[in-house]
Amino acid sequence: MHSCSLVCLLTSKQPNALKRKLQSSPHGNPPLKRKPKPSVNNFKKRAAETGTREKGSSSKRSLPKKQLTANQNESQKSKLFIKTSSLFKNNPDIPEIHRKAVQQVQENVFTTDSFSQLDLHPHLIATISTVLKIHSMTSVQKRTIPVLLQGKDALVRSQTGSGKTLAYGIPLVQSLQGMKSKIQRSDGPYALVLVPTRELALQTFDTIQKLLKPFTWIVPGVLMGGEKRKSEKARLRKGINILISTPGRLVDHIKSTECIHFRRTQWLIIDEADRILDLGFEKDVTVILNALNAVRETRQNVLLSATLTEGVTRLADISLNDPIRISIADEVQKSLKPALQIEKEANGSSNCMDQENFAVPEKLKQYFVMVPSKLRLVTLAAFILEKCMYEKQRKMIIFFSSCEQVEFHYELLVNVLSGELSEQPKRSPVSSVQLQFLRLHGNMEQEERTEVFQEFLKSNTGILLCTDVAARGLDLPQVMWIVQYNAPASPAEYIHRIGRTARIGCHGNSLLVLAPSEAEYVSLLASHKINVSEMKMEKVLSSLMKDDRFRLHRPGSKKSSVVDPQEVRERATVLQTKFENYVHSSEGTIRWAKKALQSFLCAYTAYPRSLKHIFHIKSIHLGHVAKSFGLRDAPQNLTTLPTANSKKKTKPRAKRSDLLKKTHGKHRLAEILRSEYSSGMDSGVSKVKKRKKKKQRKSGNQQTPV
Ligand SMILES: Nc1ncnc2c1ncn2[C@@H]1O[C@H](COP(=O)(O)OP(=O)(O)OP(=O)(O)O)[C@@H](O)[C@H]1O
Repeated sequence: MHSCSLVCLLTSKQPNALKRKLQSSPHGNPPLKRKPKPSVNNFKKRAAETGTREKGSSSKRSLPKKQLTANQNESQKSKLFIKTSSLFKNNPDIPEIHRKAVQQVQENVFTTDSFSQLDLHPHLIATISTVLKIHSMTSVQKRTIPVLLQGKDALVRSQTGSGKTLAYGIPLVQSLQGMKSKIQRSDGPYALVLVPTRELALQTFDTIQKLLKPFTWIVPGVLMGGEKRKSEKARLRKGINILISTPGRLVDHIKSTECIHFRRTQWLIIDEADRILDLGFEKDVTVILNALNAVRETRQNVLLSATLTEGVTRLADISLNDPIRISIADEVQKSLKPALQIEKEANGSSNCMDQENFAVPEKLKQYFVMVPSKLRLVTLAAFILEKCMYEKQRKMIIFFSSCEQVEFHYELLVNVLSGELSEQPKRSPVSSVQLQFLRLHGNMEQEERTEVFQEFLKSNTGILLCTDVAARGLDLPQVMWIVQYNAPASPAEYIHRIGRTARIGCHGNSLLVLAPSEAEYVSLLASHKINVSEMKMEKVLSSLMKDDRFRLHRPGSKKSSVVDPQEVRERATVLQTKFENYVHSSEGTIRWAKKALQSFLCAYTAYPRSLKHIFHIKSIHLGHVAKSFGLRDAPQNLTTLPTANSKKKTKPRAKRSDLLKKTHGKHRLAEILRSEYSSGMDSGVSKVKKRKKKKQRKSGNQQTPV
């Protein structure tokens, strides 16, 4: 069957679609109305209102039978005029990838050595085993704890989920509890722990608090934004001995809270150090280091990450004093290839951390799927259904490149996958399994962010849609799948995202979604010794055969046990149509889809120059990508979206090249990242205020670099 007519038959909200055609401008745009700019919360409300309105207006039961038939005939006729492009036509070819598997860098996570062989306080050893339920050290703990107990600075690299938090947490608590003059709360911070995100700050606080159980006189505290500044000030005034903070929030307090001081700060720990010393945070770190150095000369410093490289450590060297470099992967390499190592040493290239080859957890299976742009959304939906509904591996994290995309896909998937589909007749064997979607990104209110984080942390099920705000450090048990719907901007970020699964020796899987034009990303990963195997898109889509809710009911169609590729395509089209119907159910939802699409394009232009040959905006087919946002046509006026009174101020339509110029540039990446990791001090403040504040901060930030 021709897919155009196939989709015509499927279109249930036909009158609306027809209206859309009749009302649209010559450019095919929706009519411009003076409407307030939609907010995230309004989106849900409006979608709900639209749903109610539609239900009410299409109440067929109240119409006389004759009129009903006439309406249906009318509706059938109008369906024939709807132009819907085919999902499976005019797609680019999917290139064959022939590539030798590379030898991945591996680390031994566990050792058989117990904590009791370290010179630790017996109460601390007891707490580790009874509260944390941990009995033997991991490799990174075995190597790091003695170094830190000797009072040395350290640079620590070990794979994601290998226990780095305790590697610094245990010696920190051991040293503070044993201080000659007992610590008083009012002494203020003895240790400062910097982490890039609020959720990681909370998680770290939780771990440190557990370690401190027997040492009640040492008070930990967290500053992370989102909370009222006043209450944080009050807690600082009372006294915090181990201060855990995001850099931005700490700088805000250094500048505005009189009682904050670092006179006794003897430890500086920077977790996810490559992220914190990376763009965006650099200035904040400078302010913090200046504040610390101004009052004390000596301090023990520790930098940790799964992706600490020589490039980053050069900057770190300024703040470290003759550090010990600990890299677990390098130790494994050394023991495996002594001859090679000797040769490297002879050539003077054996420095720890000189390679950008990062260790990958042993039990992590990594896949990629190559999907033409038009099919991205249905492929993602089919994958979610396959893993979380049919296979019941129900904890999954999906990464997107912008907050708007997270918000949009969340609403879309909630309404179409767990809303509409779960209301279908009971005949399906899987209809009783509910999909639970959650979302996490930097534009959410802190209260909701914390709630979502805690809910996902404790739950055995759930699909978390998020930005890179969840990529670093979070320890979320039982996550079976990591999906990267948009490829990350660097192999290091890839490592951190996939590192949310297969932690501490567990099994896990990851899937990277790539467009055919992005095929070279696979080689890029291979050049960093990262192995990904191909998962075929057709295989993912074939999971739709498991559920008859996607079956096209046409005369003569028979049930068959063999997977018929044509039927898979039909079912994918049924699902795509459900998405499109939802998106086109109101002007508000269309606007949101366009906004999400625009943010996708923005993020796409922000890939670093070194990756432009893989992710170039010119390789994107706007109409095809639009389909993956449930839009039936390519939007023409993305730059004017979604202003309330754009009709009045109508400008000549921006050309595609203009749009690209506007969104292009390195600073966009910094801006996007910045928004993900912001201090949160300014959450809820208008954009204008934010900009003013930024300017003020810039002009006030005159400290000389350390
Ligand atoms: N010695 C140990 N034995 C068993 N489990 C441990 C041990 N040490 C830590 N863990 C657990 O391992 C998990 C991962 O630890 P942690 O979050 O510190 O990893 P990480 O190396 O910092 O990861 P990332 O690089 O992603 O930040 C936590 O749940 C922690 O409780």
